[in-house]
Amino acid sequence: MPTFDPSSQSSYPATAVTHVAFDVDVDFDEKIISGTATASVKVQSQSSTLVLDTRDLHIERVQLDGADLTFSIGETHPVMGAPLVIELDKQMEKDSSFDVVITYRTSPSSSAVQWLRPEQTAGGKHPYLFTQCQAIHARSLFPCQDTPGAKMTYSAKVTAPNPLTALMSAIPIGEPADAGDGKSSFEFKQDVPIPPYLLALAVGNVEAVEIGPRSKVWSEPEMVQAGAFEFSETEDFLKAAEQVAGPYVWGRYDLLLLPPSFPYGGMENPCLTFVTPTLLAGDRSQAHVVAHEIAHSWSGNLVTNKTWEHFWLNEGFTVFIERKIMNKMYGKSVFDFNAIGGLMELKETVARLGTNHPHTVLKPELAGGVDPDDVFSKVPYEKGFAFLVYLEHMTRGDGDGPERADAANGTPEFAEFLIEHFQRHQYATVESDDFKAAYTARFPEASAQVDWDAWLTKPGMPPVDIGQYYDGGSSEASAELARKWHLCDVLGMGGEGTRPEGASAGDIKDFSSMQVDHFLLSLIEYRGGSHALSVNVVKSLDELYKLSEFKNSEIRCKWLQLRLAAGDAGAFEPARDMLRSQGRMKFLRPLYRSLSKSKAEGGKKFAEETFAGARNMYHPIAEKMVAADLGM
Ligand SMILES: CC/C=C\C/C=C\C[C@@H](O)/C=C/C=C/C=C\[C@@H](O)CCCC(=O)O
Ligand SMILES: [Zn+2]
Repeated sequence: MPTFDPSSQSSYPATAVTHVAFDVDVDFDEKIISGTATASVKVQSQSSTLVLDTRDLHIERVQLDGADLTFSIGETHPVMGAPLVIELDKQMEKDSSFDVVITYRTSPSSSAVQWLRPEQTAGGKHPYLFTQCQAIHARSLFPCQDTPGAKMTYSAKVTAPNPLTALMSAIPIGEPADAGDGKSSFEFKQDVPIPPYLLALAVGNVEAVEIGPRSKVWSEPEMVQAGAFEFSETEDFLKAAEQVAGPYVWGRYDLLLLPPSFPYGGMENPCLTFVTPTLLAGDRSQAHVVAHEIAHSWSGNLVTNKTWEHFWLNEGFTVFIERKIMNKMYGKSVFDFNAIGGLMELKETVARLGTNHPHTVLKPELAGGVDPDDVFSKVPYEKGFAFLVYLEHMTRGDGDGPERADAANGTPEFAEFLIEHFQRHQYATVESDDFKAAYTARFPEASAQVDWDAWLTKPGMPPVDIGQYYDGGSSEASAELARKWHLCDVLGMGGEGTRPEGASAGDIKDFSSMQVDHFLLSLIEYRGGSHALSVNVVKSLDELYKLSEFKNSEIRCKWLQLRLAAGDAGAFEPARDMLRSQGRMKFLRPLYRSLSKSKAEGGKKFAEETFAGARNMYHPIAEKMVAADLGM
């Protein structure tokens, strides 16, 4: 049966779940979450069934007004899971509403939940759990209409073993209460309607430090002060974001600094952003990730992509707002530096996938049960960002000439249009045609010059050379140094100690960690042209710049990729160290790929052995994606 969303089998929008009240218990021994979810349903067209998405859930009973309802679990789809079909006891009329109480429990294999043993946490004494529901994993946490359009408010009572604390993507209500049997209960409410993928839960031995009038950092005691330092700019980011996008509607903006297995840099769970400890660079150089997650408070959380095919409206807008925040905080040079780096990452992604790969299309097709996790890449982020930069530039009214480009500060007209976009679609969803129609109505001359079809539906790099709109000044030093090393390498000035004329440790003495990162990204870009650095050049780079001593995760990952591509077998063990010490896919996947394809003998076997030993440390999503990359 055709559904509203190719990634959901639910009965939305005919019957729409508008609120869920949870009363659940967390059992670390059994690795299950069990209890009731009371779903308030609005009938939007006459119906006699309510269909919810599930995956690996055990449904015990479904009640309406205290009476049991008949229900069945449909055939399990390998990606979408199994539909829970609830037979309502009568034909429900349009505009009527009802509540159903669903008694259920999750499975230890729930793809949304990672259960951590004490040894996988910083403190090493208590278990920990956290959830990751984006894109379609909420259905393994609770029966739901797991599509971004099915926005719902929620309340929750969560019972967990002492001395652990439960946190959710919501506002905590009151203080923890004794629940007996060595457990406490925690209550929450989320009064802003959210898509199911933004429901989040974490339970662990955590404490909090205030970092602003509406923000605190939660973490295990061992990391909480480091988190407070690293994310101390949060309130400034929030204020800058409100200037760019409009009022912040969520009340709190707290951060939860998770154990290292968290599979992403950050996840924009409302009221409580989840972040990885790989952001703890000690110099706030990764704080743009927090700016990104804050930006999601508007793009993605207030206004949500209607289906995952329009994910660029979440992520492209979020990167755009993130970089506008950085411009307000640090100026045009930082905007342009980050934009240039993002364009290089897009080039690297397109080169890796292939310029005609369907996953390089900004608005890909997910029909037929394609798993959104399989389509995830930098494309919706950086091609989406580039598109918005271009669309803003075109509002200058002088065609697309770069001579008057100022992507960082843009135009007042587009800035106003951006705020209007969030007001127009707030608490609801948006799809690409909606956005195109609004832009065309507001900027008809500009829109007439935009090749919308090429941008939205064609694979490969953007149809416009967007790099010409950025000022490369701030990245010139690191780009020029990379060019020198690349030319030295490709011009065959090989032999022991290969290095450019006059190269010295002083070359990067004054570089920020972002510039060192950009230097390595530039060398990778050269490598992307099917040229790996020679192992002699790699050894010279390390001798002069001590690159293997950097602790910054972005630098470590890129430097290991370059060493592995050069066939430096000495990189195997450091790569294994990084693969065993964190579970962020941004680092796992390229490192496992680089190991597996290394010129050095035995890379594939080393990668497979490392993964075999580390896979149970990773979140289920990360484990699945790396296993697919390695063909295991
Ligand atoms: C065009 C792609 C269509 C659908 C993809 C939708 C969701 C993909 C799913 O895998 C969830 C992704 C969640 C990402 C969360 C945070 C990222 O912004 C982090 C980016 C990488 C990093 O910094 O670790
Ligand atoms: Zn994002």
